[in-house]
Amino acid sequence: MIPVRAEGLLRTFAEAGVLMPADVHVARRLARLGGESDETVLLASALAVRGVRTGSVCVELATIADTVVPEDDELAADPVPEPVLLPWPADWSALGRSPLVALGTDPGWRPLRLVDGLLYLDRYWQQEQLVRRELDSRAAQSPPSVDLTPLHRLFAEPGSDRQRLAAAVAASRWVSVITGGPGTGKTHTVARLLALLLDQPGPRPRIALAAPTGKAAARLQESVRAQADAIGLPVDLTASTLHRLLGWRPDSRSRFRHDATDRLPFDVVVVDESSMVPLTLMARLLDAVRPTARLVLVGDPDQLTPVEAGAVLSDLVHRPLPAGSVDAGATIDAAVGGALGGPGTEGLRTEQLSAEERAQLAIGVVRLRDSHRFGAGIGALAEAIRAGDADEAVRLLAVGGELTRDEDTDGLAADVRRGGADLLAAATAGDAATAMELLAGHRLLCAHRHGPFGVAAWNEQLSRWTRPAGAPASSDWYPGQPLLITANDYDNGLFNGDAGVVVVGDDGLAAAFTRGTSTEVVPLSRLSSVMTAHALTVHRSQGSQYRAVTVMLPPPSSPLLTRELLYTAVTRAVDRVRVIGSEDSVRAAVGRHAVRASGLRRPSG
Ligand SMILES: Nc1ncnc2c1ncn2[C@@H]1O[C@H](COP(=O)(O)OP(=O)(O)OP(=O)(O)O)[C@@H](O)[C@H]1O
Repeated sequence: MIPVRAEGLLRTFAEAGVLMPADVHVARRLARLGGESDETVLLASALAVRGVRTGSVCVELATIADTVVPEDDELAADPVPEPVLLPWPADWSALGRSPLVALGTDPGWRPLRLVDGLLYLDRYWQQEQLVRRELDSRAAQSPPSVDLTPLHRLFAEPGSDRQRLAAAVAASRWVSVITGGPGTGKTHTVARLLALLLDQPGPRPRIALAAPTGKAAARLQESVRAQADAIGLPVDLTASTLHRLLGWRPDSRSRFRHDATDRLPFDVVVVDESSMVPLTLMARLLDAVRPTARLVLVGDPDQLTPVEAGAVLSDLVHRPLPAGSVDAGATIDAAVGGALGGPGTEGLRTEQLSAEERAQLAIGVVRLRDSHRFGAGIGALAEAIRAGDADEAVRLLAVGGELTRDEDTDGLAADVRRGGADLLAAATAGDAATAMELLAGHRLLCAHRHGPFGVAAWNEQLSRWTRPAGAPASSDWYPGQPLLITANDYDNGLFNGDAGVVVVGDDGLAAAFTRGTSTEVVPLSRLSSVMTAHALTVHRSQGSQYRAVTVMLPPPSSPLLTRELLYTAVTRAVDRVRVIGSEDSVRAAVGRHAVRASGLRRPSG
């Protein structure tokens, strides 16, 4: 139990593992500054701080007693009371009288704000308002119309209807969202959208490609360039991180060079891996993109949400149609007609879109469905998890072959030993390219960092299974050891999240990495932020693909076990998925959504 310097409700909730010392500290500080002593207000303040810390933009007071889960990364042995049994206040009306709390859209500044039962730290409410305002105003107008005829040439392959539709929608709106699981052709579609826009008469649009991480930006650039020649795109398009695009200045008070007073000089801004963009960064982006630039958000909203507060992509996909939007029906018909109605086009018609798809189209969202990357089994499992169908997920995992579920780790051990021996052979021979290829063969993914189901323990176990007998115990390194870069390293051209492997180089042990399509070897002494990576957290694995994935599930009671976690883990695999855990754990994961409170899913007031 963590000792806290607090009394009353704050103490009770801290002892139950619901509040951390930092939440209590901030709440007490706010109360002191504002001259507030009401216990209910103090508890609500601490819960608002906790909300942001755990990824929510606000807390919904009416439901918080049922939705709060204690944070328990280590699955602590001490039993704590169920949060729902805690002495939750039945009446939060003291907030309405508190000097700490602004009410509704009241323009005065107070540290907290209560709007329709949602309690915010005011800063996050302001950011949410900015996002809402910018999205609504962009939905109220359309860009000048675009000739969509080239789409038939650009998306000629059978089965490209939804991709063609997504490109048509993105060309016809100031803001659009292209979603879909891994390998559904999101980047393929973006590249063709750019080709379409560049094909139009008039001045050439200025294009920016960006992503939240350096690794994702490098991947986007590489993928767009690989297709450039075939579809007539310039071959020198570059992608950057969102921070770099917005002109991040660590030394400046306003932090970003570009904002509403100095907008980005682009006509099209594409943001890949948008599911990883938190509210604060999305607000900065919308502030800086010109109102007459097309903003295309690309990502998979079913994946784990950002570590920071705000699952904006997921909120945008589930937003109601803003009042004052351009006529939705007409937009759909124009986009569908333009995308699909060309001569000789077969397949999709407006009426073949589901009600959900039509509702999403009205707000500029198109979801691509068919994966070009992984097998049908993994696709079906991902869809069952996404749809919350636990029976189907359990059934598919019992089929064997591409998908398996084990209760023990014997299969994992056998695979890891076999894969480790191959990797060791390639690494010892100094064959960096083969070692990198073998490295992508399998990865163990865990929900937890610590404890019996966590990355730390399993990294040690897998090291024991694979460390060569002759490797000196005094050295941390051995050939075939998988590595992960944990901070951007511009000197070596490596990004946080890049995977590598220890190989025998000309001057002793070195680390191999893939850069673009080639393999490079860097002396181990030149690497500063690096860790062993037999096992990764599912969070860390986002954006990566492996031929086979083993997912280590914790017991059903783990608060980290959610649908988003299992979906993200399963969709990292191309050929094979093994889940280690009980049927109950699978059911618990599929049945539990990661709750991220936000006001963006509510209609604009
Ligand atoms: N309509 C299509 N016809 C043929 N091949 C396609 C089509 N769409 C995509 N592909 C191919 O499928 C693979 C995956 O496409 P792409 O990389 O665009 O998917 P993605 O959704 O961006 O994936 P990720 O989420 O991993 O970034 C690529 O090799 C791409 O060339």
